[in-house]
Amino acid sequence: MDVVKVENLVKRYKDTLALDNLSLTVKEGEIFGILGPNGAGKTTLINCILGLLPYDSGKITIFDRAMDINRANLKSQIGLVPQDIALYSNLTVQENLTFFGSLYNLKGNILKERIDWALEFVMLSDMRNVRVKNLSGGMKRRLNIACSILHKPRLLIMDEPTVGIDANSRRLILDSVKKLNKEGTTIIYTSHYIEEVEEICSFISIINRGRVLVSGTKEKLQDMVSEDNLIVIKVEELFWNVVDKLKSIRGVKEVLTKDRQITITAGKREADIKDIVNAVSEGSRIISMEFKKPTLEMVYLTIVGNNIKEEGDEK
Ligand SMILES: Nc1ncnc2c1ncn2[C@@H]1O[C@H](COP(=O)(O)OP(=O)(O)OP(=O)(O)O)[C@@H](O)[C@H]1O
Repeated sequence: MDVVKVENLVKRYKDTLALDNLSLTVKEGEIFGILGPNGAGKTTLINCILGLLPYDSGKITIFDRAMDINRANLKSQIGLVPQDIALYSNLTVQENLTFFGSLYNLKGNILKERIDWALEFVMLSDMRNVRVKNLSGGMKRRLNIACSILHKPRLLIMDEPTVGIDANSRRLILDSVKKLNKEGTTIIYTSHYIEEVEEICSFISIINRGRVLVSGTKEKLQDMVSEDNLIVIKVEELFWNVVDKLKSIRGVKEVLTKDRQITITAGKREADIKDIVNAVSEGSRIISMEFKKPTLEMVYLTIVGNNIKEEGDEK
């Protein structure tokens, strides 16, 4: 099932074209990563999806139904973790949760249960009576998440939820996102931290200047930019002419050896892996063999590369 379908979305702010015919589809059960530099259009896209911002043209459907600003029944199935922390600093953790829970019409025992569950989820159970102003930045971000999941949304949209926090809170947030997804929530996760998207997202769209540059699983994106295979072979013992032997194979570009490990860079189209395996196994027993892929950061830089236009670049 398509949870969100965005078709040819166009959004202008006066002279700025923030979304330029943008299309994407989020399927049920995905952690859908939207990666892009500052000013790429991520927040604008999210606000349009949520029905918080009118757009110039295009179509948005959520759970197969057209989204518009008045669709309370659709909105009640969506949670938003906004980029800016939205909490009452003079109220305690528990009071904030009670307030946000009441906005979702949660009351009595159900509200109490959900608050306990959400606090446990973000590991803040022992902070419930602390005023928000006395929490660390990371704790505030975690409470922001707890407030957005009280109504157990089917779709959770997280807009850069880990900006400016410590490593411990970041880890807790990433783990809680994965856990929430395992329990059935579809998640849209925007970030410009590439390694976070790489770790948690099952599908990724890289956007810039209001357009989708590429979309796919991490593996698909890696394949798109990688012309070469990086093959790491561990052997029982290195034999004297292994480098020359491998280098004589068509398509092999580089061979490095260290201890009992051989790292081979070979053109995907030219080199035949069988020839490489044969050449190595003639001289020694192969203990293990592994194909390494480029990191998502390499993919991102290759695709967005010089194309990056961040806020203020043209000023
Ligand atoms: N209210 C607004 N009025 C005018 N221009 C805006 C407004 N909001 C965003 N923009 C512009 O639209 C473009 C997309 O901005 P948006 O905030 O959606 O990007 P983003 O990818 O979320 O960036 P960031 O990571 O910095 O939040 C930018 O050029 C931005 O300057």
